[in-house]
Amino acid sequence: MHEKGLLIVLSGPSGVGKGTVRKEIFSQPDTKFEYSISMTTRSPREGEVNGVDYFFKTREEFEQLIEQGKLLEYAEFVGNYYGTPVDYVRETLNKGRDVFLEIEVQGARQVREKFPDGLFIFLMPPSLTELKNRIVTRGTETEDIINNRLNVAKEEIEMMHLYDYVVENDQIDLACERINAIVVAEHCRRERVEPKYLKMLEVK
Ligand SMILES: Nc1ncnc2c1ncn2[C@@H]1O[C@H](COP(=O)(O)OP(=O)(O)OP(=O)(O)O)[C@@H](O)[C@H]1O
Ligand SMILES: Nc1nc2c(ncn2[C@@H]2O[C@H](COP(=O)(O)O)[C@@H](O)[C@H]2O)c(=O)[nH]1
Repeated sequence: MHEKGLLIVLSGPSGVGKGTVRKEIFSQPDTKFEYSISMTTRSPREGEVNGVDYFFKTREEFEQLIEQGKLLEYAEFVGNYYGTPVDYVRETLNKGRDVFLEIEVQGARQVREKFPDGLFIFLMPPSLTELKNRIVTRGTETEDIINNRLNVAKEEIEMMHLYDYVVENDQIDLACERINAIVVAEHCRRERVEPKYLKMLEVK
């Protein structure tokens, strides 16, 4: 029987770079986490692939998933539903694998209630000006939606105290290194590896 894996939750305001950082972490060959692909009612952006970026659903399909208890958490974010498939998360954790969720703040709060031992990381932009610059430069949303997302962003940033760690995404590679280091440190702390090393000091 494997030990249960660690549930890692990455949140942060829209445009901070969660997706970019997550993709960079998962492009590294030594990454051992499993990414949980979310469900959403949002329309695919150019280049997004069903079953890779998201499982794209109609509102009716999504509401059925809610009724059937198939979601670990879900939230309505700027007009669309987003949610995490519960079976995938539980099965993967039970195999002893770490699962990585990239979700917004309301969903992260629900996960915290169900998985108080999860590892909750909040990604911060260097400034609000830079946040706006990133979401505008991405060019995937209309001006109205960008403004809505930026308004929600301020409320989300106020919630950062609910997280175990706050990581600044000033540079993508540094943000990835910080997140990887946090996960390694949390594994050591939780598995209490130090007794193994302290044994080296025991006098024979
Ligand atoms: N460290 C960084 N420095 C400069 N630009 C960045 C950095 N990280 C991400 N970006 C850019 O910022 C934009 C937003 O990034 P991304 O889509 O990953 O954000 P997100 O947090 O996943 O947003 P959303 O929550 O809206 O999905 C992208 O154009 C990305 O290339
Ligand atoms: N509560 C959840 N939030 C999720 C999930 N998957 C993604 N997200 C977050 O939604 C916003 C908007 O995403 P976008 O792709 O439309 O830009 C962003 O903060 C995502 O992290 C989920 O399963 N549950």
